[in-house]
Amino acid sequence: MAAADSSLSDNPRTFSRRPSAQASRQAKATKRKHQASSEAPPAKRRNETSFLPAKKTSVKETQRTFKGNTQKTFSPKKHSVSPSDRNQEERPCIKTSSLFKNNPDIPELHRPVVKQVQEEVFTSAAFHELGLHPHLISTINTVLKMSSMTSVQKQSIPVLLEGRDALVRSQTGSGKTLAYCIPVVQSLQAMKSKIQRSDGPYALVLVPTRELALQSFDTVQKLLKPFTWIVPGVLMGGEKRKSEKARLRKGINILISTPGRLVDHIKSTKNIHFSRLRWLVFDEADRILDLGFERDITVILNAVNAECQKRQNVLLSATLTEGVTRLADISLHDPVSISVLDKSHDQLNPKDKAVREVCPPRTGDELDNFAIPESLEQHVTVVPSKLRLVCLAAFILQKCKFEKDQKMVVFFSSCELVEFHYSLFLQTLLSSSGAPASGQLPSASTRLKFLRLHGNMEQEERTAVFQEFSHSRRGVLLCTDVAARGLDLPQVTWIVQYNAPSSPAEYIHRIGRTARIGCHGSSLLILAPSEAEYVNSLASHKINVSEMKMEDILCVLARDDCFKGKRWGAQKSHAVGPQEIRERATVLQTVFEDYVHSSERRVSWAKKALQSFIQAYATYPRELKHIFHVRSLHLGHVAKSFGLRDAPRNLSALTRKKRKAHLKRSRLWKSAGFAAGAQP
Ligand SMILES: Nc1ncnc2c1ncn2[C@@H]1O[C@H](COP(=O)(O)OP(=O)(O)OP(=O)(O)O)[C@@H](O)[C@H]1O
Repeated sequence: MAAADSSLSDNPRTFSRRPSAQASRQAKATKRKHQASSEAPPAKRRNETSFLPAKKTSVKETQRTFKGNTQKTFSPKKHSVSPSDRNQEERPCIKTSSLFKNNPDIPELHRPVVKQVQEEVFTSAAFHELGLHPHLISTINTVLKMSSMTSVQKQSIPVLLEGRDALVRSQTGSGKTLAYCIPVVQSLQAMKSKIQRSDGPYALVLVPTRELALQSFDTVQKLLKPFTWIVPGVLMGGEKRKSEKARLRKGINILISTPGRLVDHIKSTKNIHFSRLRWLVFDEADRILDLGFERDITVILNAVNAECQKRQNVLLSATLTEGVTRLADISLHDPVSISVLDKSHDQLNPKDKAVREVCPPRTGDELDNFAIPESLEQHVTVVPSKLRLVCLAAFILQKCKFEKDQKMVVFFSSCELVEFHYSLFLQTLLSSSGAPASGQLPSASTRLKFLRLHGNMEQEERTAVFQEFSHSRRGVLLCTDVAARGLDLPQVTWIVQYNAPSSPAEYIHRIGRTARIGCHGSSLLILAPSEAEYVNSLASHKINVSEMKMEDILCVLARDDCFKGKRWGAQKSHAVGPQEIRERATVLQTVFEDYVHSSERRVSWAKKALQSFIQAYATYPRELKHIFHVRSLHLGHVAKSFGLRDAPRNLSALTRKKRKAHLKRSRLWKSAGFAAGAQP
């Protein structure tokens, strides 16, 4: 790594008014090497108003591929400027060329318009129609402040109160938690011999993440307010085993747990038994399998089955996939399949609104099409790799600085990427206390608030962040898929997917963190030109996205004069044209580059983040490899989106090594009987 660093300037103020000898040599060399870039898409468009240069350049920047053979070489750019030095004299020297030239064309999105599957969220039916205990009804009405049922609740609660097993599928944010919690509480409070704490679990709820465990626990706790003799409890990784053991010893009647931690206790805690279990609930059931929990689930089912045969089993998810039906086969007995129908189906079959059928009724095609909240507006933007970081920052500024009360969740593909962008944005987009530090934008808004959530954080901090963002009216949460499932974060207005998800199901769950329970929300998926075909892949699952132009996102820079270039000094912001926007985008990119290049340590930090991005990129499943393949990445361009001025030299070798290790791990997982892609 050290050798590669030598090509990267450590001086944040490296500044070149004339093209260096090296740069002009580079230009000549690259001119000779002009070839079709692997990022270049088949269909292209040229937009007059585009910020990308209208004239097609014949000069190709060099690219190192991950095959290890250098196809082209990439010239270091030496025209950066620190924002603190951004005085009128220096500004003209900011070159926009590095950012806006030699990018692959943005392909025309041939977006097939598909009819999305839709569900009615609310019904007019009231909870008191269900014959629940009056105290339970009043708790729902007064503590939870709910009066009418959602569609999934109206369909599921009576079925579960009848004592049937069920497989429940309804869109994100439609109230599935209460659809199982209400019947569980109703049935347990009604038990003839009153439940004792020391009886141990009567209900076991398995969820894939710790935050979801806490959230479900909170709901159960509220419902149990009038039934104080029933004790809920949560077990999850990251908590102290000893105190969990003590709580198990005292007794937990409704036990909510992540699978891994429960297996730990099954193996090591004497006081855990399931002889009185009446309910087994798998929330986000498909994800539990995705995460490679299959082995854990087997241990749990064996432990439960050994002690109790007769119980109700419930599986829930917004995305009913083959994984769920496989789990259904082993854990459900004669289940009712509940699905909230789409409107067109309702019209054809008005009497049949609630589908109650015996599993397995579905075809593969049906399983692949997921309902999306009607009030969720989905967007996609195609952005050349070099401009990704600037574009993300501009979008965050646009929404969270210039608009009121915006709450945004940004998804990344790894913990390292979350950490990198979190620290970078904190240090560059935020001015914390008056005088900006080197690399900070002085006019950065106090309205901006960044938080981050990922699996490498200490549990205490994870919980604090989750609570803080939940209760906050605004802010930007940078996270991994740890926040994609089940989390009910109120009033989230925007979901941004900076790295595309690895499956349509994950896409659905990520965007499902907004537009919950009939609220309005929007999402933005950021794709590179070589990834534009992903839009078709989404369409094949009946997911419709509309295009947002990159130019429209970057336009926000016109509103912030700290990005102003010299030539435009006297010009009013509202008159800012495309050239000035390009210049401002370059100022912003320069801020990032200056920060990253202000020390060796930061450069190597950015390289690690880049490496993590490439590793994650290499793990897209086979069916998406034609869209997301490391070979189609332009390393030099991608490096820019990490604030690096140059493509690290020995990254490809390192990455090859890591990929080999990953493949080896995959093979091991497969031979251990896990589905492809199931490894954590
Ligand atoms: N009948 C209701 N009336 C009003 N609000 C409700 C009702 N039922 C649930 N909610 C609220 O709707 C929100 C979403 O519910 P919940 O988290 O259970 O959705 P979900 O279907 O499990 O979503 P996901 O698939 O993302 O896990 C919660 O804030 C919940 O309090």
